[in-house]
Amino acid sequence: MDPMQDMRNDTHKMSAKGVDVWYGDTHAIKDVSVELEDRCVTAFIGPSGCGKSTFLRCLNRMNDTIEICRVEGDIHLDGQDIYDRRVDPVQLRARVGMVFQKPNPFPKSIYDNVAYGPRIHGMARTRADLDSLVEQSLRQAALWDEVKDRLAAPGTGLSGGQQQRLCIARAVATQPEVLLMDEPCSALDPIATAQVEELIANLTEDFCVAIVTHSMQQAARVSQKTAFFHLGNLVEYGSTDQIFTNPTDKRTESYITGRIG
Ligand SMILES: Nc1ncnc2c1ncn2[C@@H]1O[C@H](COP(=O)(O)OP(=O)(O)OP(=O)(O)O)[C@@H](O)[C@H]1O
Repeated sequence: MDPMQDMRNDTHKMSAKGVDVWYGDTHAIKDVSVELEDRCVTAFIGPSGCGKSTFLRCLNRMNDTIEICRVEGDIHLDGQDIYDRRVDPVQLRARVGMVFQKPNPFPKSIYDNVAYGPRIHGMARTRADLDSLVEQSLRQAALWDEVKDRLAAPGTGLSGGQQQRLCIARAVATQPEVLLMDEPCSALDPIATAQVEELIANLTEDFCVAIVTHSMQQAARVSQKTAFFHLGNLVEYGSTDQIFTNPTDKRTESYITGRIG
């Protein structure tokens, strides 16, 4: 049986329990437990080096690619242990997609960037199927109207903001359930940032989204839940409103009022 098919009716899309991460001797994540709700944006905030990106990368096993990195604890997707030996990380990453800080389209056409994942996962039986998946993904990424007449043009020829939306289209094309975003707007200008933020708000209709951001304003604008990390610890997790208006921990309060970070 494919272990990823072993679904259970969990109220949370993903859950982490007692997660520790080391890079060699550096203890980057310390006993972190958190649950990510479906159809919700969860923001990971905290000072530089607190482990936000490390923890995000645990959620689709991107840290597997870093030799000195060791992950312990349990991380479940729909009740299934994603670190189970039988789980293929490539299949997992089709279900838990990722968008990076810097837009990184492949040196291929706009169409082929989006079609890449569906092709390697055999998701479209006919060219018409693939065409409609590409269109749907570009629409979900709020890019279709801008590129529909030039799908054969190189993805690298788009503006930075369009490239990032193309990368989001590429990520959603495999029809993932979870989208991880690691500072997706940090390389974008304010207008492109606003477009991507609006897009993130719309993505919650279909996905569970986790976003690392340095911008507290962005976390407040796009997320419903916020997790505050400090020195590898998850200090506080709750509704974004509560974290920003009535934090329970002094460290969270210091961070959001600008005293640490
Ligand atoms: N590839 C790596 N090799 C060794 N140490 C690493 C690696 N990546 C991260 N670290 C260390 O792990 C800790 C957490 O880093 P991480 O990048 O997860 O933090 P962050 O909160 O995302 O930081 P930033 O906001 O600056 O991006 C830091 O001490 C960092 O130096």
